[in-house]
Amino acid sequence: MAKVLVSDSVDEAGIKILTQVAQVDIKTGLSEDELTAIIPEYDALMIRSGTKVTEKVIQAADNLKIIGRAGVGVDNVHVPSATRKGIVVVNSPEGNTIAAAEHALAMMLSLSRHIPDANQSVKEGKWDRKSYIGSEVYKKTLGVVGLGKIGSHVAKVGKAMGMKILAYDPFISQERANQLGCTLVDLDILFSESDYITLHIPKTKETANLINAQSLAKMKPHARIINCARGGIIDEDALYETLKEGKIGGAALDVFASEPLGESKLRELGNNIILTPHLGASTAEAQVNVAIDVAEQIRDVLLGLPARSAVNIPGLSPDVMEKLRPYMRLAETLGNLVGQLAGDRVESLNVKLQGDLADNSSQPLVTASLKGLLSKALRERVNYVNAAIEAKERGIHLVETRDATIKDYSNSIYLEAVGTKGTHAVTGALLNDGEIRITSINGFPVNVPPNTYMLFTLHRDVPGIIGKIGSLLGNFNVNIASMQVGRKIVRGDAVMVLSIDDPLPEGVLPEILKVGGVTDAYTVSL
Ligand SMILES: NC(=O)c1ccc[n+]([C@@H]2O[C@H](COP(=O)([O-])OP(=O)(O)OC[C@H]3O[C@@H](n4cnc5c(N)ncnc54)[C@H](O)[C@@H]3O)[C@@H](O)[C@H]2O)c1
Ligand SMILES: O=C(O)[C@H](O)COP(=O)(O)O
Repeated sequence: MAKVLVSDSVDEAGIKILTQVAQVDIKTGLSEDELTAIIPEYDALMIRSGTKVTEKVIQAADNLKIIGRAGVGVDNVHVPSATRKGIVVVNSPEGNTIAAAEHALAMMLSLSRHIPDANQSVKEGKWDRKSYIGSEVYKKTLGVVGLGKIGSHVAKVGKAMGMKILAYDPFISQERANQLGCTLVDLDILFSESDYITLHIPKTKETANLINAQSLAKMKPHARIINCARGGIIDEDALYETLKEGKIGGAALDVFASEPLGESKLRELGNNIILTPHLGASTAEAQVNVAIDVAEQIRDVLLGLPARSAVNIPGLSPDVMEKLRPYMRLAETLGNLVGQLAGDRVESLNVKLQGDLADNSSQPLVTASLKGLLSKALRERVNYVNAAIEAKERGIHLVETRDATIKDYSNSIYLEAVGTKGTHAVTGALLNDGEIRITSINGFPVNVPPNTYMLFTLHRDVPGIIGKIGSLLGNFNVNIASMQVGRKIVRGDAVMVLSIDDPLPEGVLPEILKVGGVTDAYTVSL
């Protein structure tokens, strides 16, 4: 039975799903060394933001197939190492959107009405109404940095509260901004015109320290900034100085450059800062959503099915996935076949997607072809996650072409590879019942199903050759399951495809090559 390690606290609803297919161990609070020591036992790892899945952990994760992040951000996972090792990384892109958006809005209202401090003062026995005069958000300007899932919800609610919404997001269309009732502006305008600024962007090279001494200096003296996105987007030292000197109105932070927040000058500040311990996703509803979403994906991957929200393989909608699944098998089989025909050190692969497959949603078929091509060398080490990287690292030049006009079969895949045995090309299609057919070899039309053991000969189409090869195989006790000849012109060049019941014994291929008229012969196993 597969083994899943759950190393952060996740909702029971997710654990229930995992236990249907795996033995589930829950071990939270592990150090990097402790996790590295036990990870080789596990097929899947389920985490939140607490577990740091470092390169070192991934190096040791020899059986790991999937890392499931019960939440959005995967910045605590070394995704390039996971990809390199063929480990799929999934998340729950939408499960905690509302929770995070509502936390940002709660922060905004808490800042404007001093709720945390007023609460504290009442609990201390005081009845101080003068110190906590607030301000309304109505008719104020809210600057939303990042108009993705969370930013959009914040913008909508802000709008409903009567706020004017400015937004900065270089990857969002004007049309989307219009739909949300936001005015797209550049960052400087957002900084200088907003009364509240809320961050909803990932932490990337571009966004690290986006809020720094210079940007803070551009803000209104009463402006308040909220970060419920990621630590490190705000320079905490610069924020501390700015707040200490009273140059902006306040800040509310849910996330920090280093978590858990250790010694920090931010803790020394007074009522102009609100700090929460990364609670954006911590609602009962969000935790059920993300746990179910990610546990289902772990279950599916352990059962050999694709994941719907993988961050390191292209995501596909369920209907596209349904259409492509049988063709993935076809592409892999053809990749495996052409790779064996082309020999070692394959230097290029041309993948041509034909007929109805010639649209962009068929991209995974290219990956499947590469996976098939590399499977001889890498066996189960190659998968849909790392096939493209492995091919690139081996210097395999990939050419992708599409031709919707080729309709010999309504959908077909053509692969051409160049290796130590020269240039070879195969085409394949699916029959109505989903059965795979190899429909051409090196340009010769055939119609054969793939078989575990196959023999291909290239020969002159002259009488007697087929008989001679048949008798030769008989002499070596090789049983032929099926045989087909493909040729373009009578008595020209031809290809013979034989399905045989067992691997071709040593020494048979050189004998076949000695038969007069045979120009080449190959044995493959699919
Ligand atoms: N505090 C929490 O507990 C919590 C919970 C959920 C999500 N988050 C974090 O919130 C952030 C937003 O999440 P989301 O689900 O809305 O993501 P999303 O991908 O839907 O939206 C992010 C938006 O940021 C934009 N963006 C990217 N780079 C940008 C840049 N340089 N400048 C401006 N905009 C840029 C993108 O175009 C996108 O629209 C993420 O960092 C996520 O990890 C935090
Ligand atoms: O990216 C996320 O989903 C949030 O930061 C939530 O993190 P958490 O699962 O550790 O609460």
